[in-house]
Amino acid sequence: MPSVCRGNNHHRPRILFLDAYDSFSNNITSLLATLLDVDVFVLPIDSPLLYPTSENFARNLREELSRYVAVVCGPGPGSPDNDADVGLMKHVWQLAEGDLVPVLGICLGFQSLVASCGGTVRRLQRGLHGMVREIVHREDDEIEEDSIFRGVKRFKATLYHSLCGDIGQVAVPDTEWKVARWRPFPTCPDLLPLAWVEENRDDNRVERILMAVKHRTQPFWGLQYHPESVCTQKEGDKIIVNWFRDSMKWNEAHGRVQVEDGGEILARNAWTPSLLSQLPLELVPAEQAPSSESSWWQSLDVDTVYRSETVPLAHGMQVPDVVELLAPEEKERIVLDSANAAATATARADVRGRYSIIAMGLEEALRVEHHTGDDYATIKLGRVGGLPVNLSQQVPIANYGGIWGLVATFYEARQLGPSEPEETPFLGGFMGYITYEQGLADIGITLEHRRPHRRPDVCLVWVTRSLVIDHLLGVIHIQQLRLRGSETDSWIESTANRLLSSRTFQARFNHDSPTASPRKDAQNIKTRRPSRSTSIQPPMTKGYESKVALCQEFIAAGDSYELCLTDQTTITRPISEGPSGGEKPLFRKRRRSSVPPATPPPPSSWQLFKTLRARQPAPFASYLRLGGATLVSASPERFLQYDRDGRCSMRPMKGTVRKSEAVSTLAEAEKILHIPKEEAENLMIVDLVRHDLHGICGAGNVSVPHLLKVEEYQSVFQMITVVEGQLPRSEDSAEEQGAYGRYTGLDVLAACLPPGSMTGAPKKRSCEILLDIEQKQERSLYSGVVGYMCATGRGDWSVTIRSLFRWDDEQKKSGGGGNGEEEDHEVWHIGAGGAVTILSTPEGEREEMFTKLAGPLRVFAESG
Ligand SMILES: C=C(O[C@@H]1C=C(C(=O)O)C=C[C@H]1O)C(=O)O
Ligand SMILES: NC(=O)CC[C@H](N)C(=O)O
Repeated sequence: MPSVCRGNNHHRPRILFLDAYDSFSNNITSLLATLLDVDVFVLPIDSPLLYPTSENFARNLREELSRYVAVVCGPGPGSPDNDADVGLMKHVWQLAEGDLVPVLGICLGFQSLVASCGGTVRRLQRGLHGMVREIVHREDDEIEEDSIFRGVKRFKATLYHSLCGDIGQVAVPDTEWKVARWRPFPTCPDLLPLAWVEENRDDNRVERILMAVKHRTQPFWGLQYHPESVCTQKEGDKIIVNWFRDSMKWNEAHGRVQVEDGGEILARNAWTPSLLSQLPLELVPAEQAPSSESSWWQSLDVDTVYRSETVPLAHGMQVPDVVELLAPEEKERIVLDSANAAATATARADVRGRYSIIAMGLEEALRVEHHTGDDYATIKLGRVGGLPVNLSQQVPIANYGGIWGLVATFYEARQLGPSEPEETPFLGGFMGYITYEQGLADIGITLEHRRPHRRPDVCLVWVTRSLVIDHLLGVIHIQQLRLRGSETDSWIESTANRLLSSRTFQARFNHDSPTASPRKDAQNIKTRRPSRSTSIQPPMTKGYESKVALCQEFIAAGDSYELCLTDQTTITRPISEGPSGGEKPLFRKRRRSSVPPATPPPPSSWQLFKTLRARQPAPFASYLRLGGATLVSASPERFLQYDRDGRCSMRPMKGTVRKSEAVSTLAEAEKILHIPKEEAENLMIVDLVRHDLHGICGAGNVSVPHLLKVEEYQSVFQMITVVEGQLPRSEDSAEEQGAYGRYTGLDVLAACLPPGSMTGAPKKRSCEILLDIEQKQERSLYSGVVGYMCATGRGDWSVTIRSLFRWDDEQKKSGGGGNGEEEDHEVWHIGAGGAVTILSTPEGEREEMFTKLAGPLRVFAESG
């Protein structure tokens, strides 16, 4: 291990990381912290605390830098030719002789160094993103003793770049290349080249790509490849260790010490503090809040106990049967459905859902809603004891550090102790949805346009009555969180009785009737033509292809490495159910009206759901009617799962192939998906997800147990990777964070939205680009997440894809059912898309988008 900073034994060495808003930054800070045993601090390249045009900038920069042993300039979108893309980095290379500090530039940081030393930065013949290449460095006896590549064997590393450093390498004739490549080039005499990748191009020529340099007189080094990628071989770690040793030697030789005068450090700690630690202390927990702070909701559902009864699940009884039996006319519903749990569903899908969760009594449940852009959230309660109360309170979120601080506080006051049973993943707690637009706000993108609606972007209900179906054991847990010491009611018993005495149950439990399975249901689906007044507007083929090409231009310019482009199909059809649900009463009312409708109402959303789950049984299917939204989802993708001990697991999916005669087996799909283009697409998101997790879990606490695995689903094969992280335990964080520094799954949820598999990398710049290319159309529920967080700390969230949704407040007038009158129509949306990389073809992407669209779209024709 390198020695600690000279001159002061009390403090560990600090490294300053200049962050250019990359989606891999936290992987680098983790690598530095674990390899070098240093503390890493992060300053954004455009930090308002250190702004180049501000007074005393030079002095402030000098002072800030004096507090570190070294600086790392990170990767990022854009180009060093654009000052805004590199911000502070540029000033580090220009420091006066006496102020110099050792610096390592990585990717964009490396390119910035090359540009500052007389080299140019230009486009590669074709960008290399998520491509793993052998890094060729000097291995002969001539290697300088102080080269950071000393003692390093050949290794492979991941590349993420569209641009490259040009120091004049193109002009060197092939005959001289072998020797010339290790010497400074006349056009850029200050830089010593240390490593190269020679890339074979389509024209049979080799492109010489500069991979590492050292400044000949100043303590500056640079790497073009990504040392932190999960696919960069460990051998490469030696380079980072060598760099740090050389930096410390340089500091020593130049009498440079890390200043420890107690002055303020402008950069922040590399790891995000917990949501709870950022709250004013009087806000947590509820019972300690001064009475002036408390309002009606703060004491509700606090201090509850868990009660449950378990009954057998009738043979062949499906999730929709249970809902129809127990909650036939509820206005709102939340059903998280492991639709592929049946053994007859896709046999080899690795994520075979085990549990389905149904929220009960939503009308009486407390909820938190937030419309992105508002400075408050609304806490609501509709009914108590069967009577309407319609309580609603706007709570300013600034007091809580934002919406997630409020949600975390709400949660903290209602969590259940560790002694509660573990046999179900959910005893009660939050269930609901979060939109893509909330995710954008979470990464600092504010929607500039005025939003034409007031819909909730965060809609979380505190569910105290629920059913959990365990498909493996064939049982239903009927569960309730009750106030401690309150009189018991008979809800559990009456629910159990209704289940046990239902005719379906009696028949099916005795095996009298044939068993139903999603496959069988699927065979029974009748196709009927959607009514004439249903109109479908899919994306324009050519328009989509040109958007793919536009994405590729941004990628070629270095602004993104991968963009998950999407588009929406709208389906307008006569209203199928009332604004607050309840299709049956609506149907009756219509029949009684004086003008009989020419056609019966189209299939209800519930019917659409039943058709979709039968057609496409997915591990994360869901049906929600909540907060004015109706969502019907057949999502195969887990976003984030966490357990009570803070173990988090994410499952980014990238790489999709449609099942067909030509590709019907896993082996055939593997052949198609294990190619550089598809693997790179997945790898980029894997490194992004590692970054998101590292930000909360901290250095060294993220791993990748399964990389690039192909899985089979009903109509597609998907490539997935599993990324795991461990939240800091309370004991570890208590010292720094104070008594309420507890991390929960909410910390990870808030830090990882929107799902990286739906954005591309780097996340922030990619989302900004996509907002423009998708013409500011809100993705809304699509690309958001749906799931739960149990009061014991467990949670599971899926990415909302392969789904359809509509909002009650969106209606269109349209030609009616034949009597010439205008009729109100409801508007459904289906989002679909895929990741665009430099290797995509517009036709291929268009086809992938239509493949993903086809499943959800078909239900409009098939729900009889
Ligand atoms: C964009 C969608 O899916 C996303 C994109 C995928 C891909 O590019 O292969 C795979 C799964 C999802 O993360 C969609 O279903 O609409
Ligand atoms: N990963 C990076 O830092 C990329 C740098 C630059 N934007 C490029 O694409 O070449």
